[in-house]
Order: sequence, then structure tokens, then C-alpha cells
Amino acid sequence: MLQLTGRLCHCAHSYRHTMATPRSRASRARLSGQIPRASKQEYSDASERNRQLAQRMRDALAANTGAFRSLKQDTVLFRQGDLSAGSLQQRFALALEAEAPDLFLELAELMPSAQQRLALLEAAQQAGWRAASMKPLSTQAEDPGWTPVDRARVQAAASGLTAEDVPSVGQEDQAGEGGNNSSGQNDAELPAGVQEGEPRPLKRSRRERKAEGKEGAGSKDAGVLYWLRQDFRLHDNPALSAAAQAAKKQGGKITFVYIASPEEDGDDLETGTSWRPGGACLVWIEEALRSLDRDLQQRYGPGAAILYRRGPYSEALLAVAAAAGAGAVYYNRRYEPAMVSTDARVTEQLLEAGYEVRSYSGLLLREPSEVVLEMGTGRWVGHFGTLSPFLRVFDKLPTLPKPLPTPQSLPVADRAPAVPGVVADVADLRMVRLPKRPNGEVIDWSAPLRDAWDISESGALNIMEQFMSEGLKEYEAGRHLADARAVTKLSAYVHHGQLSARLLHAETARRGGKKLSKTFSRRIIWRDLAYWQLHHWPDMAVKPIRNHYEGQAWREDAGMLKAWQKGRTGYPLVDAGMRQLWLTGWMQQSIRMVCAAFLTEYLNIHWIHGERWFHDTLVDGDLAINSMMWQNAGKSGLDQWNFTLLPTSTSQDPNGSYIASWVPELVKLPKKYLHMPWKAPEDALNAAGVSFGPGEGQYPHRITTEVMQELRRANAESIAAVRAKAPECIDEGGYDMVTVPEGSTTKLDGKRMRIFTKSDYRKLLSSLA
Ligand SMILES: Cc1cc2nc3c(=O)[nH]c(=O)nc-3n(C[C@H](O)[C@H](O)[C@H](O)COP(=O)(O)OP(=O)(O)OC[C@H]3O[C@@H](n4cnc5c(N)ncnc54)[C@H](O)[C@@H]3O)c2cc1C
Repeated sequence: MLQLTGRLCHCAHSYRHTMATPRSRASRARLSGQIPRASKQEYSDASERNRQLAQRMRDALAANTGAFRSLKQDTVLFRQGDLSAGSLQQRFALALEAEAPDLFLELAELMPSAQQRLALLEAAQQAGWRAASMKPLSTQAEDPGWTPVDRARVQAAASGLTAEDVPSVGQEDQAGEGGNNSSGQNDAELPAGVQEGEPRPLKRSRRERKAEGKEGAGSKDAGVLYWLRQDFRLHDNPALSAAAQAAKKQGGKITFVYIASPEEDGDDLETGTSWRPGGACLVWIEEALRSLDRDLQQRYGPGAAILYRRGPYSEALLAVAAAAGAGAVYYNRRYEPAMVSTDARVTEQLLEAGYEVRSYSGLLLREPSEVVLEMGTGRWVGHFGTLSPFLRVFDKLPTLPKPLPTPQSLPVADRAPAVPGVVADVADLRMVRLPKRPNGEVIDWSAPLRDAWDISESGALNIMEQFMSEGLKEYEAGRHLADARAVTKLSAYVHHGQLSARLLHAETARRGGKKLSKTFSRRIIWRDLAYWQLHHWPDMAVKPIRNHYEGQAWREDAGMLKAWQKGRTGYPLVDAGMRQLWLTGWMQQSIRMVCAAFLTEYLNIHWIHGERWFHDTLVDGDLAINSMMWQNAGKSGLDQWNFTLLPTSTSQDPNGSYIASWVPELVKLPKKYLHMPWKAPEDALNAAGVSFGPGEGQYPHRITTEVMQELRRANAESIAAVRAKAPECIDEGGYDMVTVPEGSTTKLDGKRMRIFTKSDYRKLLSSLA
């Protein structure tokens, strides 16, 4: 019998987390260290300034000052030092186009360091900002953090000169300015494969101080902490390669740490907008860590063992860094809204404590803000927010960096350091919650998931290799089949960073790419599109992107929802999919679609319920992709589904073998009745031992016997009703319109724009009018 309570309990369990006061802990940790007196003052001034700036930023965001709000994420990235000069320049060019000088000055003033303000100033200068507009900023040249070179650059920029007309910070430094260079912009130490200008420390790092001769190589802080999160791999791992290079250079060691702090990774599934990983994903994470830990120790020695600790993140990182003698923390970035803000906050706390922090792009092909759609140029490129315009820009952007090899060697200590609070085994983090029956028996819902997969990096690479040599050429013809013989089943590996998306993308191109399968070549870019959408609609997990669909009437029927979740709807294809999902954490895409359409279009149950269930039960549960697909299924997404997916369709499972393998009650039924057993004659049912009902071994009656077309019409009419109430969101052709988020297009930001709308809905609306 299926046990559904386990994972639901885990997720519905709303544990509000009270943050410790990391600032004071960080400060204590730092102040107890070796920082000279003058630096303490410097740091405390900077902390105060940061506090004020953070407050102003919060105020500005609360006031929802137009363009400023949508650039929040870029600001955070820039403050972390993670936005390249090129992207920054592009953002400001857009701000200029949008005639948003206030935005420019607001953002510039928010920058905590003089050097960052300078970088903005120069970016604006390069983007053609008129000198007059810069005046308020140039008055800040008196900031004590500015070097004479900075001042010269400000003045040059403000008077219309370009940055090249004044000596670079590096040049001035060599000319004897006394090592006061703290911009970190001329970073010559980036390893191959890491885009130049990408990682930039916010403050003068220990590494930079060391370079000035104040801390010698091999000093107590020469080590690097590698913070594992969603990147459980050794191949093509930019943060790991950079950490290895830095540690080697400094004569320090790398220490690996994984911290469980789910409350900091997202909200509660029931109430939040950016959910923490679901139950099935936590099982995957646990196994992925076990396997990576084995690989690390086998390859590089026992000192490469992963240290497991509970959060809060800052507190744990500071404790491990102190014990490991690390002065720097390296990580690959994450992109879900809650994670972005957590990472920004933790980074800030580490920087305040005097640590160097560097982050890298290792999860996606490109940063979401890099893709700015060319809309409004007068040329048709496809509907806004769908794959075509995205691909168009994607392909024009600079070539992706080549995947990095697995490091041959890593500088690790003879043994991992002893750190207070570190637990012996990943299971001790108790990420996976297993409920108990009243008699004390543990309900281990996770066992079938663990059995179903080889959750390891080598497992991922083997699957990819096999697919490239045998599967790619079959993909186009067989990708719709439920039994998944023609697809990769790599989604969970990619989601958890066990397989690099860039490697999958590069290998696809190298092994035949578009020639063998145009569709597959685009699949992994589609994933980036989902993250692009999440970047621009950060609450899309719970709020319709077509926000006028918000009040749509949905059926509230807990019984029907439960039947769907348990795979007991009476529709064998849907039930097969939902049971496979529960037992293995995965379904092939067309079956996900059949199950999703059944819930939203036929049962008329809100897509959020389905999305939540998938998030909790999929091993590849991904906030961005899952939200995008469920929004589309629920018709409120940018690419609402424009096809009919009948639960009785035979195309995904022509010979019924998929149904037979997941719905054992029907296994003896002749194939021709497998998709619609209610049509089987009595004698066929008897011969196959099939009976209908709720009992054990019986197959359930259908939860709805209404004609499918009638059910779909009810759903379409509820959409027509919300559309009729929002005429301002419908254009003259009957298409829905959305407000284009700032930074998403070259020309139409802030404007209302037509998006793809099914012709049935357009017709229905005019017939109701
Ligand atoms: C309702 C619904 C919810 C979904 N939720 C998720 C989810 O939470 N996580 C998830 O990874 N996929 C999700 N998908 C997308 C898709 O179904 C899976 O990515 C795919 O089935 C995984 O199987 P595969 O690895 O064999 O894919 P393949 O067909 O082999 O594709 C290769 C890779 O491309 C990417 N990809 C494929 N399809 C999509 C897509 N539609 N959007 C974005 N990237 C894609 C995945 O990384 C996948 O591993 C969802 C689809 C639907 C219809």
C-alpha cells in the first residue's frame, strides 16, 4: 500500500527558524583574530554604513520604486562582487534607456565601497551617461575609502573622459601608492573556465592583504573553505577549480563543508513563495553527499572528507573556517529567490568577519540576467517569454566557457579538521524525516527512491555517455514514450549539480547536437529559460504570471486531490504516472503533462496543489522548472499549453506496458482495455481478476465520469470569467497582456505586452462579451 503521509508531514511541518545573531558572532570571531586596531575601526565604520545601506535598500524596495525593484537581484549580485562589468554596464544602459537616472544614483549610492560606486560611475560613463547627471555622485569623491587614482577616475568620468584616460588602479599601485588597491577588479588569478571579472571580493580580502606581504603564504588563514550546496560533482566545477588554485597558491588546504539549514533555503511549502527542497530531493541530496564524500576521499585522501554541520549557515561557516585555518569561502551560486537572498546575507556576514568570499556560476548555462530579449524591434521573434526569443538571444551571447576537467590533485590536509558541531554522518543531519506509526514502526518511504537510482557523479556521467552514443539519435522519435526508453533521465543529476549543465550542453553539440536532435539540443536551454522566468517573476511558484488569473474559480475537493496524489483516479495512465512518481521520484515529461492536465483541466483543481505535490515528490523537484511547467498547465504561465492531453490517450504507452508495470491490479487485462478498463466486458474482467472498488487489490472506480470535453469547458469558462473581469489586461486581438519586467527586454520593459493566448480562449471571451 502506498504511504503518503511521510513526505507530506515533513513538508507541512512549518518550523519557523529563529536566526541567531550572526553579525555579533561574526564580529566576535573577527575581533578575536589578528586584525590590527585601525582595521577594526575601519570594519566597524563599514558595518555601520552597510547597515544603513541595507536599511535604505529595504526602504526603497518597500516603496516599490519602479525599476529599482526589479534590479534588486543584480544589486545584490554586484554587492557580492558577482556581476561582471559587462553585465553591469548593460543594466545601466537599460536604466538609461528607461530614463531612470534616479535608479542609477540610488543604486550607486547603495554600493558599500567606494570602488563599487566608481565601477558604476564608469559603467554609466561607458553607457553614455551625460556628465551633468553624474554630479551628485562625483561629490562623493571625498569618501575616505577612495584612493587618489579612484578620485582621478571619478573626475575623468564626470568630465566626460573614458576610464582608459586615467591610469588603472593596478598601474597606480605599482607606481607606489602603497598597496591601497582594494578594488579586486584586475584579478589576474582566475582559473581557466571562469569568466573574467566574475568573482570580486567586496572588501580587501585576506588574500589581497597577503599579496601585500602582511600575511605570508602558508599562514593560519591560507586555507579555503569549499561550501557545497547544489554542486555535488568534481568535473566542471568552477568554484572547486578556483578554490584548488587559490589554496595551492597560498600554501593552504581546501576543506569541504556541507551545512543543513533548510529554513534558510526557502519557505514552508504550504505558506511560502520560494520553497526549500522537498522530501524526495532531500533523499537525493543525502545520497549524493555520501557518494561525493567517497569519491573525494578515494581520489584526494581522507582530508577531503566532507564535514557535515547544521546551520545557521554563517555560524557554521565561521566555525569550520576557524578550525580549518581558512581565510576564504568559495561556492557556486544558487538561483531560487530565498537562496539568493540567503547567500547574499551570508556573504555579507562573512565579508564583515574579514573572510574572502567568491561565488561562481556552476548550475546554469548562463546567468539569468544575461539574457535580455530583443522585443519591440519590429521584427517577429516569437511570443514574449517563450523559448524562441530566448534561444535567439542565448545563441548570440558569448560562447560558453569550456567545461573544466576534474582536478588531478587537490591540496587537502592529512585529515579533515576537528570542528565542534560537526556530525559523523550525513544522516545525522536529519534532513530526511521518516514518520513512525503509533506502534513505533518507522515508515521508510525513502527506500524505494534510494533503490531506484545510482545517485553518484559516475552514475550521471555513465548515463550521459550511454545516451550520447546510443540515445541521442533516437530522442526525436521516442521522447514522448512513457517508458522513458528514449530520454536521458538525467534531470535529477542536473538539478543537484551532479552533472554539469554546461558539460551536457557541450557534449550534445560535440556528439551530433542539432543534426541528431534539435529538440534535445534545446532541452537544457529550456532549463535556463525557467530560471530566467523565476528571476523576473520571483513569486511565480504561487502567483499567476498572468496576474489577472488570480481570482480564477477552482474546485476545492480534497478527496479528488488525494486520489490523484495516490494514483487512484481510476484512469490507468494517470495512476501509473502518479505511482511511479511516488515510488521513484520521477516521470517522463509527457506523463507529467497528462497528470498535470488531468488535475488542472479536467478536475479543475488549482495548479498550485499539483505543483506542491511534485515539488515534494520529484527527485528533480526544481522551483524554477516546476513552477514554469505548472503555470503553463494551469494556463497562467507565459506559454499556456495549447494541446489536448486526454488521460485515455494511448500514444505515450501504445502497448500498455507502462500501465501494466505500475498498475498491478490490471496487469492481466488484455492490452486493448488497459487505458480504459471500464470498457472491458464482464468476462474479460473476470478472466483477468479485475474488480473495481476501494478494497485492497481492487482497481478504483473513476473519480469523475463526466465527458472529458465538458470538464475542459468548465475550466475554460472559469478562465474566460477572470479574463472578462480584467479588460485592461486583454488586447484588441483577445490576447492576454502582462507587464514586462525591468531588465527582461531591450525595449519594452515596464510596458504591457501581448503574450501567447489560446485561440479557444480568445473566441470564448468574444462569445461571452
Ligand atoms: C508539470 C511538470 C513539472 C515538471 N517539473 C520539473 C521539475 O521539477 N524539475 C525538472 O527538472 N523538470 C521538470 N519538468 C520538466 C521535464 O518533465 C523533466 O525535466 C524531464 O522529464 C526530465 O527527464 P529527462 O532528464 O529524461 O529529460 P530529457 O528529455 O532527457 O531532457 C534533458 C534535460 O533537459 C532539461 N529539461 C527537459 N525538459 C525540460 C523542461 N520542460 N523545462 C526545463 N528543462 C527541461 C532537464 O534538465 C533534463 O534532464 C516538469 C514537467 C512538467 C510537465
